[in-house]
Amino acid sequence: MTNDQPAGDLRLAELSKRFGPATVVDRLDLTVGQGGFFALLGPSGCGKTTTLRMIAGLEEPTAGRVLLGDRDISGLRPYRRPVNTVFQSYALFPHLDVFENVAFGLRRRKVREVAEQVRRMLALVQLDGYDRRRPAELSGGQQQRVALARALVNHPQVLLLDEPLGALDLKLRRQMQLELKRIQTEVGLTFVHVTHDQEEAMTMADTVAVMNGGRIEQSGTPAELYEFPATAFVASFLGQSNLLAGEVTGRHGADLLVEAYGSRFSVPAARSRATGGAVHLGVRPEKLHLIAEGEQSPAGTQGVAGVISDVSYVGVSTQYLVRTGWGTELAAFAANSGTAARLPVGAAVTVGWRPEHAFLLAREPGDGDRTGPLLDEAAVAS
Ligand SMILES: Nc1ncnc2c1ncn2[C@@H]1O[C@H](COP(=O)(O)OP(=O)(O)OP(=O)(O)O)[C@@H](O)[C@H]1O
Repeated sequence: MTNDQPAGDLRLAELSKRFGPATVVDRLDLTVGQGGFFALLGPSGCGKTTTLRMIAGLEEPTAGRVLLGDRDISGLRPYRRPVNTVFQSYALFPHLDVFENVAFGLRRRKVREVAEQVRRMLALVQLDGYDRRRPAELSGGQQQRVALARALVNHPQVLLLDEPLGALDLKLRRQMQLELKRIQTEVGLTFVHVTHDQEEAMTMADTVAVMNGGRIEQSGTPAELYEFPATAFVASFLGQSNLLAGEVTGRHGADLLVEAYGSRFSVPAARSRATGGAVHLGVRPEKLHLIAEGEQSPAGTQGVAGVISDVSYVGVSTQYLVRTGWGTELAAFAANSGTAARLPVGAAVTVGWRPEHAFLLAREPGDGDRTGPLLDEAAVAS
């Protein structure tokens, strides 16, 4: 449905969905700012698509509401909502050419100036000159653009994208990510993009919500989520983290003191999600410095001793695993600046970091270290 009045924010209020005994979306509260590019990120089966389908009206919520600005649209039929969806499968009509695929919704609504609007949309998605081709005569990326043009031509207030790039190969996917971002900026609509690919979410969206088991674990800008994750799940789903099991033992000025590995570390209280007790001390691999034996530790760093157990050269950086005396493996990434010599497997090192680069998360007692290259199981499953 076309709607020319200002959209306002999209709000999900206590939105829940149960299928039989299973609660797949659990009291979701979420606000998507008008004109924002919002990504719902999470592993397979966490409830992303079900959430999107409730926004579109394709699935009825068990409880809760969907609001657009001041309007409660929960009770509206899908075609009455100012919302359009782009699916991973594109869902193009195979017997219609590109022009007619894009024109379809306009013709149904008996809109005038169909040709002009379709051509404008095809120009926007950079498909001028393709109007008379059938979907089968297009590449996957081009089909995706047609699907996008077909959704945008209806002037929705919110565009929902359900893993729209999932069927494309990696290179094309990266290209389309930038393209989608450009288009979103140009049309200024609210985009809600569902993906299990953290890099995709971070590249494209200005706000990312990380979903796990039907609930939102954290939402914020990509940098907020990456720099200061709220939970161990977020820390390991967005990039890689070393999470050391420790206990808060006290406070010194603006720092919390944490005991882990038999040593005491400082972490600024402002970088803590926990007030005391059992914690995970987290540090991103690229924030760790390897200090070779005999080298002076940079001022202000703290660290643990270990031995390099693996070295991988990956172009932009070298990725090390360091086995500590406690049997834990820490991941440390060093940028390949061209001057730093690579350290060999077996070298004794100190793994050091600056206190302000660490963060603290509340930890269930009994939950141990989560370190090294292993992603969270849920992330692997996706
Ligand atoms: N119609 C249905 N009936 C019963 N269970 C369903 C139905 N639709 C989804 N589910 C279940 O709800 C859970 C969430 O599914 P959903 O498709 O929302 O997850 P998702 O995060 O989008 O996963 P993916 O990334 O694999 O698409 C899954 O366990 C799924 O099997």
